Amino acid sequence: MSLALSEATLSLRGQRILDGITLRLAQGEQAALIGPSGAGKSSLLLLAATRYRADSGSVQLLGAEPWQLDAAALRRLRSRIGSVYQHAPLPALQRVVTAVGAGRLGQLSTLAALRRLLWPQDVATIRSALEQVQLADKLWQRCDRLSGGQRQRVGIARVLYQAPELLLADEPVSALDPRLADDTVALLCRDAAARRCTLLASLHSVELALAHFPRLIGLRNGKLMFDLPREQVTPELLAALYAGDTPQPPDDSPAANLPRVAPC
Ligand SMILES: Nc1ncnc2c1ncn2[C@@H]1O[C@H](COP(=O)(O)OP(=O)(O)OP(=O)(O)O)[C@@H](O)[C@H]1O
Repeated sequence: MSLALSEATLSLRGQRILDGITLRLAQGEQAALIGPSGAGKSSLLLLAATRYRADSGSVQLLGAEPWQLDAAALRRLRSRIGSVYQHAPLPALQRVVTAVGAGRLGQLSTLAALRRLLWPQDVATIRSALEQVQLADKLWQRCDRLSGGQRQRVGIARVLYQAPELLLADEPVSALDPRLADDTVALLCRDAAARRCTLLASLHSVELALAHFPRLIGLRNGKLMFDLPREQVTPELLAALYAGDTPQPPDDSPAANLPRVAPC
């Protein structure tokens, strides 16, 4: 298993955020995590990325129990896990070439990593990762001169360059227009499939989730509501998942008859 959570719970500042999550993803599986705002999707991805530690239950990643590892082994494990964030954490003054190259810093010794930060190497491969997100022309641009959508795509290029075994993507296309969002989710799925990388991506768009992922996981109030092949995700399940919230169903999907908020 690439990812195995068993009865995992997480509390932050005294509040229960994730409650008894049991979830398994085999190597190469691709699943979309959906649910209303505040459901706990980001927290679940951060737990899987070892940024948070579960209060109880177990977490296994790429065959290892992260919190049983010593610091060096935990660092090696983390270098095999890639994360895409809604807001890519790119240092303002860093050039894009360096930000993308940072995707592999975890695989290097401290000295080699420092050298890599000062003098970008492997520029051809970095350029090719940027080409895939249509940003090759920004190779030498400073990160603070990028738009929000460009920053998000640089974060995606970074993870393409990293080539992790487990990819955790938190709203990876939230800043992109619909066409680019569709192309970019397709790119992430294609890249993961080509490398047999396991992919778990949270998405606000149910349409994108249904279009690109064979398995959908519904999370609400920190609990799993369903974990099903996309063919079994019914309008009723989606309505219950988003009750009181506003989902984004596809126009031609079975979920299209969900209530929508009237335009202001
Ligand atoms: N660092 C934190 N400290 C305390 N509470 C937090 C923290 N991070 C998140 N939460 C709370 O945890 C709950 C789940 O948040 P989370 O960001 O995981 O949800 P989400 O499903 O990703 O939401 P969204 O779709 O809006 O991004 C929310 O109630 C949020 O307020």
